[in-house]
Amino acid sequence: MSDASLHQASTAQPGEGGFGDFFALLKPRVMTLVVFTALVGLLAAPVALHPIEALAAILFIAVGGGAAGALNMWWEADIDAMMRRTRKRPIPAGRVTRDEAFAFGITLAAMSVVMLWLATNAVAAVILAFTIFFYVVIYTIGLKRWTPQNIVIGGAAGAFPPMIGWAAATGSVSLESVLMFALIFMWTPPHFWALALFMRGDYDQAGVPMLTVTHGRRATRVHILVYTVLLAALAVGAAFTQIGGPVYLAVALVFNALFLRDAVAIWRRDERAAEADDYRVEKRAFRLSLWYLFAHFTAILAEAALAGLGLGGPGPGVWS
Ligand code: HEM
Ligand SMILES: CC(C)=CCC/C(C)=C/CC/C(C)=C/COP(=O)(O)OP(=O)(O)O
Repeated sequence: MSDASLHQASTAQPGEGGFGDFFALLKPRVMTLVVFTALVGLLAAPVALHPIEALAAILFIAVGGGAAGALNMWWEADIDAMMRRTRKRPIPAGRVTRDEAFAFGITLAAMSVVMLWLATNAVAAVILAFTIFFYVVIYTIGLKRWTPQNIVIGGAAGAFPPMIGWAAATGSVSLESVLMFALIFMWTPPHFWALALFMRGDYDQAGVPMLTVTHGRRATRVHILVYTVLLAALAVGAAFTQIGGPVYLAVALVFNALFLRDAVAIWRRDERAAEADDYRVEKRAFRLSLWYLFAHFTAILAEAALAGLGLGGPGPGVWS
């Protein structure tokens, strides 16, 4: 689609969008990992919810996350229209109006919080509400267009879901859920900056002050390495806490070694070499980041299951 036709198409008429367009507003692919980490938080908690309650909790967390995605797209329609990766989204493509996206997002957001409260408890609902607020108001509206620290601070939004899951089961916040939060918080910058490197001019064109734009691509490569080292220390160190154990340790050692290998490779490359092989290493690191988080949270779940069976796992009493 040419820029001219895209601009023309962006004047959508209300009621044009179909089910698929509204579903796309929920950012379903990104939300899979959000929902998975919330599920692990919920299942790893020492209090078992009734399966129907657990299902409801996960559904409402997913709806809340999706609502936040829709509100993000409502606010960012102008940026999305300028970037190759995002210009086919429902609003810039002219299939959903901004007003529709706002109404859809705000309704789902309110509904998800109220329903999570009714299905579980106030603590979980308040953290969900805060997470939506953080992603939409603090990150999307407040930080993203103004500071290259947007990802580092804004990443906190994506780190809350396991805490919501844990709170849904226990009604409280605990060291375990804070550790899960910390893991995602430290993981987000390398996850995103790897992508920013191979998206090349996208953020430049849209005027978004990502690190690649404000401090350059070499600085971004250094930042990826520094954050990956910090992440590895945290992730491996967590093996010796309540969420860890031997299974988790094995997974953490393997995935952190792989992620560090990629971070070092990214750091060593100059732009010409990266461009020559179409950012193969950066793309590999981004894909690995998704498996990395999935593997760590699967291991946390495995440790909780083993502890439940009395076979080891979390808790200094068993593991140390
Ligand atoms: C501020 C924090 C974050 C930023 C800026 C960010 C950015 C991005 C971007 C731009 C993409 C490409 C998505 C697309 O084009 O649709 C992506 C992909 C993805 N992100 Fe993140 N991300 C963040 C945090 C997270 C978190 C916390 C999770 C999950 C726990 C996550 C999970 C994913 C997944 C699963 C994909 C792959 C989606 C696909 O298959 O295309 N991200 N991320
Ligand atoms: C439960 C709940 C409310 C969860 C929210 C989870 C959350 C904040 C995930 C963040 C992941 C995400 C879509 C980042 C995209 O950044 P971006 O919006 O800058 O990316 P874009 O350029 O693709 O729009």
